Order: sequence, then structure tokens, then C-alpha cells
Amino acid sequence: MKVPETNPVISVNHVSKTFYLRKKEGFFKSTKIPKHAVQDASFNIYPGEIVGFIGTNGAGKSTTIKMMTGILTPTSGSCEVNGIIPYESRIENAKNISVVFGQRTQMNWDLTVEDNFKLLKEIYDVSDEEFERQLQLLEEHMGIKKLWIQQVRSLSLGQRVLMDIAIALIHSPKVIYLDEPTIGLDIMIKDKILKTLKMINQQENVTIILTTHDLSEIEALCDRIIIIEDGQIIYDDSKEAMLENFSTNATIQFDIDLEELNELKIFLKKNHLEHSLDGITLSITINQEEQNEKEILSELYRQFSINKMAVARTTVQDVVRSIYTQSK
Ligand SMILES: Nc1ncnc2c1ncn2[C@@H]1O[C@H](COP(=O)(O)OP(=O)(O)OP(=O)(O)O)[C@@H](O)[C@H]1O
Repeated sequence: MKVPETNPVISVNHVSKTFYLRKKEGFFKSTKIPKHAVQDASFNIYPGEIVGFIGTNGAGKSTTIKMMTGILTPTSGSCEVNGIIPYESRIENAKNISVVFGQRTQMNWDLTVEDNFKLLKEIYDVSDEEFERQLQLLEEHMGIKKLWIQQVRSLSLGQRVLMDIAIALIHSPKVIYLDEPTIGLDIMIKDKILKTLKMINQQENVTIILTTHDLSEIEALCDRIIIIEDGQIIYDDSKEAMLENFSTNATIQFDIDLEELNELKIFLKKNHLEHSLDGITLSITINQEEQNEKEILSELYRQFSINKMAVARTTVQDVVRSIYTQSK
């Protein structure tokens, strides 16, 4: 991965976090059992990056993010966000960051959206001009004003998450952490949220750290992917590099004229192409490292009558699944 020339906005250096669980032994005795939630994690995140921070359940994502946001103190190692050690200066750190949880709101349930925005403006000491500028931007991209006078408890889940993201931006944070922001949302609102995140990243250069189990979101939004498993960082690279390094196969599927089957079989054999036939639908696997996909496609089109062609390439989902499987 190409390292930018700027200083990192987040720097995580050999961070570990161990929790101790008490195991009762008889009435009066108990022993402490260590749980190594994060072990020696190191990475830098640069301004304006959109990073997918992923891993299977219990891998250590939330624990790492809690250390970066200052909620937890590492057992060893250190991290810095905007030059601040988050768990030592929580209030100062909070001025530069925002955290959005899909399952929880940071808004007051009994207040209207408007009152929540105004409350946060006061808490973060946002100037009137900056507040108006942000509201205008959020109105343009998220249409916040139509929900303005509604009580938070009356918002639908999708509207609530959208407003949570909008309010998280009101103090122009440099970094925004999103923990499963789209859980339980329909595809339309998911798209809107992803578009909004992309927009604030591009317009305001906000650094985004996204945790989600929905890998299609990671594919759609993130430039870089960090995978944590059993508390250890097992992968960290750009999305492009991930797809390039792991995409060895493309599957091409098309309908054939059965009268040409014998000639097709000769062609497939000659080109060492793995294939399977289901009715009139033929699937061919091309190893992109060894075979020239373009040449094979143009030869197929030239020599045979083929219909309804579709090419399936490796997705982030395929790659991550195989990384998870290999790490188990
Ligand atoms: N306060 C705690 N006390 C003891 N163990 C904990 C504590 N918090 C987390 N753990 C354990 O540490 C490990 C990492 O948990 P963490 O919540 O960071 O995982 P995660 O990757 O966010 O998982 P998920 O995707 O399920 O939310 C898990 O085994 C979890 O049970």
C-alpha cells in the first residue's frame, strides 16, 4: 500500500487490550482469566481515508475502536488521534471526532431533531456561521429539515440513523467512526447513507472508519481494508490491491447453441479452460494470471453464437471470506 506523505491522523502503535474475567472457585475464591481482546495491533490512518475495519464476531473491532475513541485504555501500546492520546484527553479528543452506532442514538429521545442539533451546537461550541453552513450542507444532501420538528422517538429507524449521522457532523469532526451504521436498514436508505458518507469524505476531507459485517458496503465505500481476527491485524491494504492480489479467477457464463457443443469442447480443451454445462448455459473459469481473458472472449465471440454473457469477477466478499477461512 502506498503510504501518503502527510502525517497520519490516527496512529495505533502495538496496542493490546486484555480483559480479566473472574472465575469463581468455591465460595470465597476466584481466579482471574485473561481475555486478550486485542494483541499488538499497529496501523496508521491518513487524513481523508475511508477505512473498512472488519473481522468476524468477537474479533476485537469494538475494543480497538473504543481505545481510539478514548473509552478504553490499552493494556500496553499507545494510540494517537489528531496528536491527542484519546484515553488521556477524552474531552479534547471528543471535539475532533464523532461516533455513530447503528443500534444506539446519541440524540435525546424526548427532544425534537432541531433541539438535539441546537443542544449539540452548544456542547461543541459551534459558531452560528459554522452551524448554518453545516445545516445547509446537511439539508442539501440529507434533507434534514423535513424531520426538523419531529421528536426523535417518532423517527423511523432509517430516519434516526440518517439524523444521527447528520448530527455527528455538526462540529466538523476530523474523524468519524461508524459502527454497523446500516444494520436493519432497507437498501434505499443504505444507499443514501453510503452516498452521504462519500460526500462528506470528499467535500470535508473527513476520515471515516467503518465497521460493518456487510461487505458490499465496504466494497462500495472504502479505499482501504483492515481485517482483525482473534485480536490481531491479519490484513491491511487498499481495496484495489486486495482485489488485484486475490483475483486470479473470473467466471464467464453464457448461453450456447447446442449444435456447436462439440466444437466448443475442442476449443475449451485446447485453451485448458475449466467449464461446466447446465442446460444451454456454459460456465468457464479463466485463470487471469495464466490466461488472457480478452483474447478468449474475442475468440469465443468470433467462432461461436453465444448469448446472454455475464462475467463474474472476484468481489471483496469473496476475498474476505477466503481470508477469514484461512485464518481459522
Ligand atoms: N468488557 C469486556 N470484558 C471481557 N471480555 C470482553 C469485554 N469486551 C469485549 N470482550 C471480549 O473481547 C473480544 C473482542 O470483543 P469485541 O467487542 O472487540 O469484538 P468485535 O469484533 O467488536 O465483535 P462483534 O462483531 O461481535 O461486535 C470478545 O471475545 C469479547 O467477548
